[in-house]
Amino acid sequence: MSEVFNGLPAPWTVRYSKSKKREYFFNPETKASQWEEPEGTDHGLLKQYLAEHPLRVRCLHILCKHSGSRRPASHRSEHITISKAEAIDELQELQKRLESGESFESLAKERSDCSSYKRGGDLGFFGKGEMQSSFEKAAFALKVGETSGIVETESGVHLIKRVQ
Ligand SMILES: O=C(N[C@H](Cc1nc2ccccc2[nH]1)C(=O)O)c1cc2ccccc2s1
Repeated sequence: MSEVFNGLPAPWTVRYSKSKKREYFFNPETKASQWEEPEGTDHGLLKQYLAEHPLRVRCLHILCKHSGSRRPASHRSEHITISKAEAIDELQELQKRLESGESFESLAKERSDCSSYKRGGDLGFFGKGEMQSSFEKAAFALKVGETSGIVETESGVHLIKRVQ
């Protein structure tokens, strides 16, 4: 993996504190953590790095659960029995409706099996390590405003739209 320079003196890294809702700096060798930029930080490069490598993203999503989902139940059905293939077909129909101009939020409210459906699929902000890895990988690869293809997790199959 080629090292991407973050403007910080090695081996310092930058992380996101969910409780304080701000970034902090961590030294994996000394295990030191601090709010201030470490001595020798190139502030301009750090800002550019953070613009290209967000520490957190905010996404909407539509989840179609199926018989193989970790918890095959939702506000829509106490016992979800459709197959994974059928769930994928349903998401493909929703992709067509998105392309024809329907809003992501309205389709999430109509169809998502996640309790976030009430908020138009809005999961709020999340950082690395908070969501299932395949979901996180897809979400952090999106640009703001972009919608993913079909993403599979233990919960089912998803469409993800990054909004921040
Ligand atoms: O895990 C949740 N809901 C599960 C379904 C689910 N599984 C997910 C996996 C990755 C991302 C979102 C996901 N939602 C459920 O309702 O069975 C969450 C609901 C909400 C609601 C608001 C904000 C965050 C979350 S995370």
